[in-house]
Order: sequence, then C-alpha cells, then structure tokens
Amino acid sequence: MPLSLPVIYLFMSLEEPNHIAKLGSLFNIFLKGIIELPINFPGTRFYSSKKAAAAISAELMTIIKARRVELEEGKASSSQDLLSHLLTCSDKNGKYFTEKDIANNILLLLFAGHDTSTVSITLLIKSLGEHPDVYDKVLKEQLDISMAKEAGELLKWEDIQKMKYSWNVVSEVMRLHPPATGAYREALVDIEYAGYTIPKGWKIHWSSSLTHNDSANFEDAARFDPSRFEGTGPTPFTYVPFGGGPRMCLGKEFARLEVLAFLHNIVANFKWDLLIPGEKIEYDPMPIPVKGLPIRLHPHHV
Ligand code: HEM
Repeated sequence: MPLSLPVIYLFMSLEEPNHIAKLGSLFNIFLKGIIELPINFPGTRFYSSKKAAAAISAELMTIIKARRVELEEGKASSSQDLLSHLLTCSDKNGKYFTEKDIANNILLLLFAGHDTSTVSITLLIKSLGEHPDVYDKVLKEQLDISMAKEAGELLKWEDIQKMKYSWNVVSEVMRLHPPATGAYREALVDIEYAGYTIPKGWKIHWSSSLTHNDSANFEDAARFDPSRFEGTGPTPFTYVPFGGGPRMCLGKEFARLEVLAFLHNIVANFKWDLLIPGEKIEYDPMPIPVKGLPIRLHPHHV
C-alpha cells in the first residue's frame, strides 16, 4: 500500500510530491521482502528489500542532517513534527538519539504504524459491506455517540471507550485477516514442543493467522461473528493480532483510536456497496483485496 502524504508530512514535513513518490516506491519494495526467505542474492525479494531499506535510510539521514542544521539556525521548531521531536529530546540520562537511531525508528514506524492500520480499515470496509446487519448495529452505536454530542463537537477519548460493539467488529476482522500475519522470535533455550526440539538460537516464526483460524481456539473459525469478543472474549494468547508478551505492539491503543475514529466518521456519513462482491484477499505480505476494493458510497443524512 503506497505511503500517503499525511504520514510523511506528519513525520518529517515533506511536501514535495516527487520526493514523497521516490520514498513511497522504495518503501513498497522494502515491504514486499520483509517476510521472505532470507536469501540475500540478486533477484530475490529479500535482496531488493534490503537494498531499498538501505536507500531509504540514506535518504532519511540526508533529511535528518538538514533538519539538524535548520534547528540549530532557528529555522525549524522542536514541535514541528516527529523528526524535530526526536532530534531535540533526550533520555533520562540526557543522552540524545543518534541520527542512525532516528532513521531506524522512522523506518520502523512507517512500516509498523502505517500499513497495518490502513489494511485493518480496508478489510473493515469490506466486512461491513458484506454484512449489512453488522453495519446497522455499528451505525446505531455510532449514532448514539454522535447524538449525545453538540453539533460539530469532535470525538473524545470517552467516546472511543463507548464503541464496544464497533471494536468487537474490528477485532473479528483482524481475527480472520490479521494485518501482521505473524512475527519472529529467537529460542533463548532449547524448547520441546509436540515431540520436536527447537534448539537454542533458532529463529521461530509465530503465526497469528494459523492461531486465529484454529478450530481448537475458535468454534466455526471461518464464520464472521463479532459476538466472539463479548463477555470475557477469547482465551488468552489465542487472539494475537498485536502479538503478545514484552514485544507486543506498542501502537495498539493508537491503532484502536485511529480505526474507530475513521469508522465513526465513515459510518455516520455513508453506506456503501462493494463493486466486486466476494473480492479475494491476497497476502503480500499483508492481506489486501486483489482489485483494491472498489466501492460505491451512498451519503446519508441521519
Ligand atoms: C491495526 C494496526 C496494527 C497491528 C495489527 C499491529 C501489529 C503488530 C504486531 C503483530 C507486532 C509484533 C508484536 C510481537 O512481536 O509480539 C507489532 C509491533 C510493533 N508495532 Fe504494531 N500494529 C498495528 C499498529 C501500530 C501502530 C499504529 C504503531 C505506531 C504508531 C505500531 C508500532 C509498533 C511497534 C513500534 C512495534 C515493535 C514493538 C517491539 O518490538 O517492541 N503498530 N505490531
């Protein structure tokens, strides 16, 4: 999914379209090779991905160095964007981030924080288009929230907490199609599992898709059913779209806010038809509808 202008602007205040397009196309090559066999040989996706990541880092380093000069000359402010913030804040020991740390963090956030949320929103739109009964319930919940507010009043944190049914729907979308299909761990000790030994030091891939689609964890696992998340919800560690343990997603609550705020605004203003009913989803590496999910919006005034 191409990087959008707002995210680049928010992170680094870049506005020049060619510059953004260049970073965007490198980013897409980088993304395509992230979950590939690590064969570092010309022609493989992994190789191209590593090259693209190095090119993005070099580009980011140039931007970072230029911004440092602007900050020193008073031509940029520390609150301008994420980049200025990272350049001017220090940790509790007074140590500043290095330029390399900043470039790595921006690259991580672009990857971890952008496509995951856009994919969740895309699949949410698809699921609501396929399940009008669920759409109606989401609409009711969102309208109850809007009607309790003054005209033009923006959403508040308390409103997000009231979106319980809507979040159950988003959760069910992420159960069936987790935006991050899994991640990696390293075995710190020898592990015995199902009669096999995973030796210390081996890399392990854990899969959220397989865990979420296992009928031992979810009855009739292929069925779309947001009520699974009512009450106490799934057994711990059977539902892991954000991972688990100490390296669990840092942006989980921000993602919830982002997706629910988007959902509130689109549902309150539109209903929609899917132009390709039953459009297939492909994983490359994130789940995306193969034709880009064309829809027809119908504004409503409720
Ligand atoms: C629906 C949206 C999102 C999903 C499904 C998602 C999913 C994940 C997953 C599966 C991991 C790996 C966790 C693990 O290894 O146990 C992860 C890590 C991470 N995510 Fe997210 N994420 C989302 C949104 C975001 C956002 C919006 C941000 C930042 C603004 C973010 C920042 C991060 C970071 C920094 C990590 C690395 C944490 C670490 O290694 O300690 N994520 N995310």
